[in-house]
Amino acid sequence: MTDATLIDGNAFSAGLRDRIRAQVHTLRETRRITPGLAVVLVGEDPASQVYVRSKHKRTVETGMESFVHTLPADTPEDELLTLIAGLNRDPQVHGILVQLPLPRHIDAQKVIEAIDPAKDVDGFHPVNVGRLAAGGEALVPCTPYGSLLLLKDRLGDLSGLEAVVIGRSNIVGKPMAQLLLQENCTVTIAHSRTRDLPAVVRRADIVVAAVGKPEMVRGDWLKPGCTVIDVGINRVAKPAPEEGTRLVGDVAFAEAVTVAGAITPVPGGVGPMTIACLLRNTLVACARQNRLPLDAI
Ligand SMILES: Nc1nc(=O)c2c([nH]1)NC[C@@H]1CN(c3ccc(C(=O)N[C@@H](CCC(=O)O)C(=O)O)cc3)C=[N+]21
Repeated sequence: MTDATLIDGNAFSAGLRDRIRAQVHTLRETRRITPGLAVVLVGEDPASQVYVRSKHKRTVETGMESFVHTLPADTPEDELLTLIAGLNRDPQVHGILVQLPLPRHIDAQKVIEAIDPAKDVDGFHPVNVGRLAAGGEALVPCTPYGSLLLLKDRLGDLSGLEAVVIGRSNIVGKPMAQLLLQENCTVTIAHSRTRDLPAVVRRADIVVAAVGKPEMVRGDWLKPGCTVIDVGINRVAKPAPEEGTRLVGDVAFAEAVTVAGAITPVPGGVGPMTIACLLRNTLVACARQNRLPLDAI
């Protein structure tokens, strides 16, 4: 059998960013409005710094305003809440993202709930979680939304397909399941207590792996021809005698590629889609805040 098709998240996200850039341009020319994204980073986690830099770069490239707030690791919670209150009021800021994880002395849920739901471009506020579940005008979490765009591009109509989401986080697993349900998939959410996970995964036409365990999903768990979305980004040591680290997903790629019909690589799969969808959410939030219609993007 031939190897799986690689789902190119770099290429797809570049196209999405082009469409967003064109709409940002139109907004500026016709309405004198520039969408603005505020990103708040607390502490010096090197991985978070890399993500925040690349979000800033992509935001500016798309013609939007980027406001990056870097706070020391020992910032008191109330100071962070005061900053968010200011961003909520700032008419130049249409989207607010507080980079997670936060230092332990800060209650992340309290911080998420302090963000104006209309500016919550991560889609983590309970109002947006509820609207997604009930089918309203939600801002949808970026990684699941980006994953869904890749699935629809590959498969078209998802109705009736068996989807297994591995992982039940608020950030990926739960919203991913909601989106697949909205697309009329038969959805199973599997997790650490699931009995006989390989047997559950073997039923799936669509497998979304979002557990954070390097190469956990093996090739022989997959139904031949299925579509695999690998959300994991795990930095692991290279095999000896090589030195340094490499990125691997939650799926054993070399095995899976011989069984699946299509699969996202890591890197170059879901990761770049996450950032493109963040820009999309910022544009959507800006349009809604200004009561402007938006072409489908
Ligand atoms: N409030 C909040 N919202 C987030 O969306 C959020 C967050 N906190 N905390 C951290 C995670 C992680 N995240 C990624 C975004 C892009 C890539 C990405 O573009 N990855 C590339 C490059 C990876 C690399 O080379 O390091 C790829 O997969 O090809 C990865 C990870 C967003 N996060």
